[in-house]
Amino acid sequence: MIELKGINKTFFSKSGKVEAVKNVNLSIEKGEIFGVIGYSGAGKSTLIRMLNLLERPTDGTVTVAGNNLSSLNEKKLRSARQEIGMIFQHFNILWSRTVRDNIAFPLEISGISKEDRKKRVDELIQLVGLEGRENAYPSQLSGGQKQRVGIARALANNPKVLLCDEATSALDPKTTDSILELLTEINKKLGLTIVLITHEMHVIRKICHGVAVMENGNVVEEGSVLEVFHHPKEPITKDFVNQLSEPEEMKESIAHLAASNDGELVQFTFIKGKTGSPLVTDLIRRYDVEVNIIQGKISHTQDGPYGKLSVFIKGSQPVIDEALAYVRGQGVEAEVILND
Ligand SMILES: Nc1ncnc2c1ncn2[C@@H]1O[C@H](COP(=O)(O)OP(=O)(O)OP(=O)(O)O)[C@@H](O)[C@H]1O
Repeated sequence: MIELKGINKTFFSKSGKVEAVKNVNLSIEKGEIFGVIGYSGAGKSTLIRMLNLLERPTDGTVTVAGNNLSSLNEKKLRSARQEIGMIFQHFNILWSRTVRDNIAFPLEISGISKEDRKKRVDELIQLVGLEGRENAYPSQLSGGQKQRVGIARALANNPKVLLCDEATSALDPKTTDSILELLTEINKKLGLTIVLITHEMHVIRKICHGVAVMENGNVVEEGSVLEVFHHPKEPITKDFVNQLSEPEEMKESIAHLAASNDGELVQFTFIKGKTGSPLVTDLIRRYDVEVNIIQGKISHTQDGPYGKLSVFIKGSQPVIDEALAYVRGQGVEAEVILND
């Protein structure tokens, strides 16, 4: 659905030349929710803005729904852009118009008749869950409701692709989750391809199928969310993945417990279907070991569960080795982090 080939973007400003995006090649499938994650200044906004040519690449081609956008004249580009909706961190809605009139706005521009507009706006209001708020003004809406208006507007002309530029960054965690759930629902219901940029791994974990990690203008790592979570290669990716599984207080409590426990500290990593507790029960039953659970967290991704469990295992070394071989034989990774 989306193909980026050899994309570079260089800005020339008073303070000099900035290579914001460097030689990016990406392929995003139809119906996929694809996330781009990176810290501030990594080049994410510039990259997503090139997907609808709000920003023109210095080099390379952008193909969306079969259209090579970089080769189109302004008129053809305008019609190709109808296939691409976009939502923003600060909602981009019209403050002097009601919810209904905000959503109708892109339909007016496309020359849709009044009667058809009303029908379409009603459908969209229902789709994004804004029933009862049709006549409210943006200033009377919560942040989550404003973003729902943004989403309805972006979907008004039935695009094939929805671009989300930090769409949940201005929202509190609970509202963030409700907007992410709405995006997942829309993706499933409409088969819409969604590309989002974020600096929060939680967003990637919760709704994306695929992810690209950006650093200094480069895509440094890319793959399915489970694969990248399971085997992060680059230091920056490891940092992002650890944000989810190892909050600071957990690290401290492990250090504290390590000082007062003997045995081997082992981290089990579960992926796709396997979960922690049956395995621990199994270990205690089969082997003469003591297993002391330190911390565990199972997260759910779009493609299945992913989780880590840290345990102290006490016993004789040969039995521990045998027990760990058994764990690995169950398709669970077992990494010895510390032994006394
Ligand atoms: N119009 C512009 N002119 C000059 N430099 C720019 C312009 N737009 C972006 N840049 C620079 O390009 C680099 C990448 O910026 P970009 O906004 O794409 O990063 P980002 O990952 O989206 O970060 P943030 O989340 O802070 O927006 C930065 O160094 C930024 O200063």
